[in-house]
Amino acid sequence: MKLTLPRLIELPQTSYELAEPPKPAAGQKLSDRPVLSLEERHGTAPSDAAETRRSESPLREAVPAGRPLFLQEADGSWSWLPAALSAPTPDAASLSARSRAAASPHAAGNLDSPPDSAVRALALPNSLQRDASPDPLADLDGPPDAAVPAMALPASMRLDELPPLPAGCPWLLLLGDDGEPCGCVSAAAALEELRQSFRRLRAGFEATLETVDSAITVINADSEVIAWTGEAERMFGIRREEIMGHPADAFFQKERLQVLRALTTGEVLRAAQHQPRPDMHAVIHARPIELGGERIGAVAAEQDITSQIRLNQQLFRMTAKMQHLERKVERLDPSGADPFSAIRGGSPAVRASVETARKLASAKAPVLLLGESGVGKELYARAIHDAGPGPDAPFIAINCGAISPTLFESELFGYERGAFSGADPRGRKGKLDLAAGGTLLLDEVGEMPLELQVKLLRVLQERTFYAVGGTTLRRADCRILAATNRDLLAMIADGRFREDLYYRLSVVTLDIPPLRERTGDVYELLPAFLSEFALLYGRFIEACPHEVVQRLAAYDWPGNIRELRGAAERLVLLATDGVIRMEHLPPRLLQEMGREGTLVKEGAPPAAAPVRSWTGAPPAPAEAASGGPVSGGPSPGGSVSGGPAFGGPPPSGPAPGGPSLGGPVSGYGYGSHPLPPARWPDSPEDYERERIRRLLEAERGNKKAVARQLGISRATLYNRMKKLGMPL
Ligand SMILES: Nc1ncnc2c1ncn2[C@@H]1O[C@H](COP(=O)(O)OP(=O)(O)OP(=O)(O)O)[C@@H](O)[C@H]1O
Repeated sequence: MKLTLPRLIELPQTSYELAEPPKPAAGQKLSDRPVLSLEERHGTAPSDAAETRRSESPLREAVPAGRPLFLQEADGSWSWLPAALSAPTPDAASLSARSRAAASPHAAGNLDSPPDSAVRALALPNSLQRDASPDPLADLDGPPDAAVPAMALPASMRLDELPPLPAGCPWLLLLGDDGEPCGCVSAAAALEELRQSFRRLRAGFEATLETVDSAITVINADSEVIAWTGEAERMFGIRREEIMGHPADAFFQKERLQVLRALTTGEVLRAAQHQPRPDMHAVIHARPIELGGERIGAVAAEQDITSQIRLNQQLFRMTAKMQHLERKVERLDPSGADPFSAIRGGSPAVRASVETARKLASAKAPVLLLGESGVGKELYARAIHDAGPGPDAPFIAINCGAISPTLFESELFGYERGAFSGADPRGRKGKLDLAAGGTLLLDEVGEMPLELQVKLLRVLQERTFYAVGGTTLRRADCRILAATNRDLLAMIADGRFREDLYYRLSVVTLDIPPLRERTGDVYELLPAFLSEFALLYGRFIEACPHEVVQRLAAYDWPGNIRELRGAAERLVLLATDGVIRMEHLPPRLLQEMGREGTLVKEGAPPAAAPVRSWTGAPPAPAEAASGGPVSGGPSPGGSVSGGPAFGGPPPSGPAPGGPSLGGPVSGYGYGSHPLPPARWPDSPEDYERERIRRLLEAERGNKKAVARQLGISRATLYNRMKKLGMPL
């Protein structure tokens, strides 16, 4: 707010040019010096300049008593001659005595000898007396003895820019845009104006606080509450008169007071979610108040978002219901759904591979799916299967790398009763039998033992096989798809893979490109995965900042889409306040970023902002997720846990900036399975255990479905669960 200094008095009514004073002759006393020439510039001239020159006190006569008199030096500086005011009926003798006593040529009070160097004198009009300010000299301890440096300020100066006034100068000279004096104001009047401005400002401030629909708390440097709005009264049930002027921590738990944290650490918190009371959800912002580099207080603003959260919960339930129904409808009428819709990515490479896969769906020929780990080979295989045989046809996947060579044959071909010791006495069907009428996917086919490769070749050629220990020839009535991330031709050259099997399997090959060759797909895959996990964990993800998306798009993705999916899951789990932050990214991404700095890949949309380089260590999961919902209710000693920015997750880094990934990740309010941050694991094993546990819960114990979600085989899932000490 710009508050212009008031021009209480317009200048100049009378202005005088002071002639160069003649030097006193030798032996001449100061008081005997010839008087100065006074030349009128404005207003009425002294009646007779020559007479004035001869008069004993021309300046005093020319300048009516009681007016402030400003003198300007040759260097442009101003001083104020208080004696012009001080002695309406001056005692010439005493003035002279004082002036003689004063060493300065500016000896004040001596109107007989104005300063030698002054080039201009400005006298203020009598109307000055109407100024409500008191007599400017009244506050001085007796008449001053010297001209006082006067403050000359631009008339347009803001009141809050007012510099400290020189001691003993109760007047401020105001200068217009041209640098010429245009008025003056007494210090007392300026103070009054400041007081009024402050009152106006405070009225505006209080009205603003009440207009904003938030519970606002302001504390001073001593952590005393200096502002407490009506909404704060409503949210926390504490009346203004009870809390104002008291330390905030007398009412709330100190360690949960975000406003106090902002004061002590200078942290800025933006849009963090928390629960000030068990029945209430709020979004909180907090920041320190700084003045001249000093922290003088802090402010917190909280908004009650309980109704939005409730709506989100409803939306979440409806979405879950809708998805459930969609799946049911798809099962009843599979013709309606596109089996390839699960394969996301608009890059030409993905579109081309999907088109090829579509063409292959109707035939029964083997297909060899090639691509790095996690590119989606199994997803493609499933889509090819779904687009082929009927809805009830089985899809059986076997991970050739995860089964020990001794068990492999019985896994693939099954075994007859009593085939070997330790076997199920009733015998067991192999994967080829289980896949009858459907599809068998031989995942990681490059890992298949050589001796089994011969047997598989026979199956492919003759479509028949024997179960282990069996004598009856069985029909292999399934489509065989194979997938590998190995270079099979190199393996053939090394004698580790049979050439004849290779040519049998690769009647058609489908190359699936790695994610780093189609980074544009990250922009499509990421929101889809964030949505999926937000729904799974019942989290509301407000936004994914652009810099996070950019970092993800710039990463090399050795683990491809499986790794991206895992990163998205981590982001959802760590963004306890609904905001994804840079430090929520997996450490390897941050480390690589530290090494590489900014990196934007081909295929990524143009960046709105450069990726910030990161050198700090990422927080431990436990650290990043501490805080969270606040338990309400009074605490011992009458304080309440959960207050203005009271609690809520501590900010784990600077607020994200820049555009977000299309705003809220749709419809995932607090769902029925919120992950309490307190239970956030602090080791990778705990994390994996918790992840599997949650998926099992979501899939009602269906391990096949969980394995699919994790992108691993059921056998691998069992292995992992066993290693993690989980009940099987
Ligand atoms: N284009 C895609 N769109 C959506 N999800 C995908 C896509 N590609 C892969 N995924 C997901 O990534 C994960 C890994 O995919 P998948 O298991 O099919 O990869 P893979 O190539 O078979 O891996 P591996 O070689 O390790 O067996 C799965 O969760 C899968 O759903």
